[in-house]
Amino acid sequence: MAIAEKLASQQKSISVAEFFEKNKHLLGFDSPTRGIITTIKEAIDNSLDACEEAEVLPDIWVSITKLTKETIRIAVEDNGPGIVPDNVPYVFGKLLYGSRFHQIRQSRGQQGIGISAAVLFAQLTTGVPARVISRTGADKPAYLFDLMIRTEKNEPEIIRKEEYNWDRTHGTRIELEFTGSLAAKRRLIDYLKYTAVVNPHARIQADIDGEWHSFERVSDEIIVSPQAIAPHPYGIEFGTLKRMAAISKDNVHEFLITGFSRVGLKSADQMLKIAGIKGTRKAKGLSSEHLKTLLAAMQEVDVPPPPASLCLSPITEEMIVQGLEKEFELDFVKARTRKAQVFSGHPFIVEAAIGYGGKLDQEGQALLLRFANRVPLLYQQGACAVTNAIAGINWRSYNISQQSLPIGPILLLVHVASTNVPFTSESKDAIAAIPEIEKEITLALQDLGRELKNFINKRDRNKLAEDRARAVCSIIPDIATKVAEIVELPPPDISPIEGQIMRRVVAKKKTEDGMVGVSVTNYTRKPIEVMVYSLSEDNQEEAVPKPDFIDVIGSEFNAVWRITIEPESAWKATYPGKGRGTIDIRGVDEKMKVVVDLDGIY
Ligand SMILES: Nc1ncnc2c1ncn2[C@@H]1O[C@H](COP(=O)(O)OP(=O)(O)OP(=O)(O)O)[C@@H](O)[C@H]1O
Repeated sequence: MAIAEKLASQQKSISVAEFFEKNKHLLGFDSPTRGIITTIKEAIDNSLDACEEAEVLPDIWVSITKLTKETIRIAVEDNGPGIVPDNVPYVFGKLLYGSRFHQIRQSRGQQGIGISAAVLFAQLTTGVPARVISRTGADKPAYLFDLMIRTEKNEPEIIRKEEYNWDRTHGTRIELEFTGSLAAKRRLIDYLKYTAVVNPHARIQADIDGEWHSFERVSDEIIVSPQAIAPHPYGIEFGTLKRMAAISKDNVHEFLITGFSRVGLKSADQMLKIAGIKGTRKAKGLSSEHLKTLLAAMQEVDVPPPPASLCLSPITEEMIVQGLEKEFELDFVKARTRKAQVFSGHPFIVEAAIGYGGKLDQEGQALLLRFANRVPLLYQQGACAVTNAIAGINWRSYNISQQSLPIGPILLLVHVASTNVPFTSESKDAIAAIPEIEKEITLALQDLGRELKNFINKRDRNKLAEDRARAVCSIIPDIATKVAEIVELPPPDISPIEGQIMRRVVAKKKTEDGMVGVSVTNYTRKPIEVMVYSLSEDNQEEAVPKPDFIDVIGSEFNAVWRITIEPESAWKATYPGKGRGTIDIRGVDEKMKVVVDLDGIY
């Protein structure tokens, strides 16, 4: 047989499921350990996307159970809008099936592969079908499905479908069984923690083989899903233009205005004039030559950038700071949200934050948190535009040591939000080196680097002043005792003097004739807020009376008072010294030191 005929007998189409079964590393399922993280990531991404689309605050529950030495069951459940029963088999049992691929807007999922690839990976390792429970509303029944993928056809196979008595009124639950281990538990917990940082509106609770991890939401503000926009004339490619024109019913003038974002009457006129095409012609009838001329003309006319405020959803500076403060204890944290920019017609926004000090590792390399469309990127750090940009900054000019990446107790967060994040591969691990994106990352971090430098300088100056003050204070008691001896008087109370020198807050308690007096003096230069916690042991009203000039935050017996004390002045309260209890005084700002000259019991 001639070789061509022999080859012809072997040539046949390959289903996408077969392709990815063989090339699972392309989707982030290279090893069982990584496969488990990728599965959870895909399921949580979908849950967060779906909750945003339904405008509900996400409540996500993750469970990982070790069934045997080698098998693990993963379940992810959400309170999203649910999936209509007819579509459930396709969502989970067919690769390249999804709602986001054709939309130009920021979303975590893009390709319609993620969760079905996890189903494929599970059936490949254990052969156990995926179990899905979903419900779309209180007036609709929930359905339970057991599903597999017919790999050679890339079609779902329904093993079981039945109504299910579910206490949730809406939401989706997916359960998958894998062969694998929990070796990457630490990385998994990090993934959940980082997801919580950039999704401050989400509550994520996880039971990792009996170990409970809870990530509370810090914001009750529902994130509204960004809106889809039309393609921008600057990013469009010839094939797409041809496809759009072929299905258009409009004339070319209307086609340009309705089909593309930011093209108005005037810019459409200009484009047609440059291309030498009459606006009244039907777009559908344009030849390939005409379309090529039109495409070139579209690039020449000034068109404003795509409407980023509609299609992108940045986290915002305030929310990034809150998210970081909740999950990391830091001495300094600042965030920047840059203005929207465009690369190849796709709008994008870079957000960045720097955290410093606290419990961060003092010695090692900076902790790098990379995010794309609010999803943490955990792998391929070295191949990412974010890492490139960070390594390209001269951190020494901000008094930070550097060995390619900065060194020291420093955390760098970078979030790239775009309608089309340019990932280096389908596994969505790293952002490609797009110069426009790298430039924005650099500018955001340089700006924050300057703020960090100011903070470190100020902290060092304060430390020097405090060391000096402490040295002076250490000799004051001796001086006071000596002077008292000389003038033959009792040694004076030196705590106010100490307070003045140290520029601190001093709290004191004194007892006179059965009365208890508490005073807090602010020797700093700024107004300060302090919390006074008064705990009564026997719940007698007299034990903890409420001074009427301050607001009681807690109950009357176990009261918490929040008070503001102006600079160089004092807050005082006197109580009848009956009953037993404790008084504890702390600065509202946890870093503010309150010197408590108080034995605490009255
Ligand atoms: N928990 C869920 N609730 C509601 N809809 C869901 C849920 N999970 C998936 N879907 C729907 O199923 C589709 C396919 O999901 P899948 O994870 O395969 O792809 P994707 O998220 O669109 O893209 P990617 O491959 O980039 O993850 C989604 O586009 C969405 O419409």
